[in-house]
Amino acid sequence: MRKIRPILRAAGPVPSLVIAGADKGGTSEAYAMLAREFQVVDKGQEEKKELGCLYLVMHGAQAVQQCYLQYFGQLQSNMSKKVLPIDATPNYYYSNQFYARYISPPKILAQVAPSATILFLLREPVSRARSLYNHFLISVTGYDLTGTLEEQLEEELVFLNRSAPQTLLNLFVDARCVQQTDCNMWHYWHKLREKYQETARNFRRNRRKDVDNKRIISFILSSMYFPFIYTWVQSFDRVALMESEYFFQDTSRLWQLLQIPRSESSEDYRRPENRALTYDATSQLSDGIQKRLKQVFHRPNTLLRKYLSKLETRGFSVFPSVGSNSWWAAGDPLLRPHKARKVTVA
Ligand SMILES: Nc1ncnc2c1ncn2[C@@H]1O[C@H](COP(=O)(O)OS(=O)(=O)O)[C@@H](OP(=O)(O)O)[C@H]1O
Repeated sequence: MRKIRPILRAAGPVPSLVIAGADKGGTSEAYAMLAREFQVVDKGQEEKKELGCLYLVMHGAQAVQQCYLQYFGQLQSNMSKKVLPIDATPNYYYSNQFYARYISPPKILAQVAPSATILFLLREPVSRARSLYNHFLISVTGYDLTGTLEEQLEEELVFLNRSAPQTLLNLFVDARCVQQTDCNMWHYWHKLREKYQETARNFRRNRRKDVDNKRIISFILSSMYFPFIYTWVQSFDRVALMESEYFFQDTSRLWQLLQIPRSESSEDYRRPENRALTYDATSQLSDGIQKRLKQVFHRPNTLLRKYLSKLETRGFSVFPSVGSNSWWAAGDPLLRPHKARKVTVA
């Protein structure tokens, strides 16, 4: 495993650790653990998990750097905790709204913080989709979420099965890229995303009138992790990846992954309050769609596994190892159809 400890202190007021994904992968808990242990922003600043500075990527590297200055500009002072500047914005890896096709955000971030360690907590795609849907339904505005999760996923599946998007999808999850280092998957992600927005909007407009200004979330495409991880690895050589389920089982594995020694108080952090104790009826999935989703994710998950084992041999931190018992391992026990959790009917 590549030595990422000590996580290099970045030269200048930029993050040393970026938690770039995945949203709903357990990133708040990871951040809470680290923020208990380290001084993560300037002392005068209120702790903030998601700095969002990379969302300024369209304005260039300088704008991103300038944004970090306000959080980390005074971080050098002698404080009791050790310093670890962190930006934990978990949809950096794909962002639905702030990025463009022609600029790769990791490339810009690498200009600003070349020695940063990038952490990914990757959750089994269908669980992630359900958690994300539930989260947006309850607490995020500005997105068009009318309909159940199953209806939204059906819509995305119809889109992905059409011939033109399928060609794009094949390029997006192109198996040859596992052996190459120069594929531009970022480009295809954006083409797909733009096409999906347009198609879904037209589809919904035929049924309702109030969709125009609202954004549409892609639940399936953004859970096809392989092309995104690939794009980040193109720009950073300090990348650590952990399967979320493995993290959930025992959160102290984070210290091992990042090769940071545990302190006595490492369990003493405040647990984030973003756990869905139940999902309501709109987030339940039928067996039929779960089977189809399993098929849709088969290829991207296989590519992810192949790619992760390649990264492992190159010395990247990958937990658990792809040979062991996990959804990104060959046995895939966690990819069996989901049993519906307890339902609270709204
Ligand atoms: N230790 C542990 N055990 C089990 N589950 C855990 C744990 N830590 C985080 N979680 C689950 O992770 C989901 C929240 O992920 P994030 O913090 O990344 O969400 S966010 O993107 O920042 O909003 C959220 O999932 P859902 O409850 O399914 O929505 C949390 O419950």
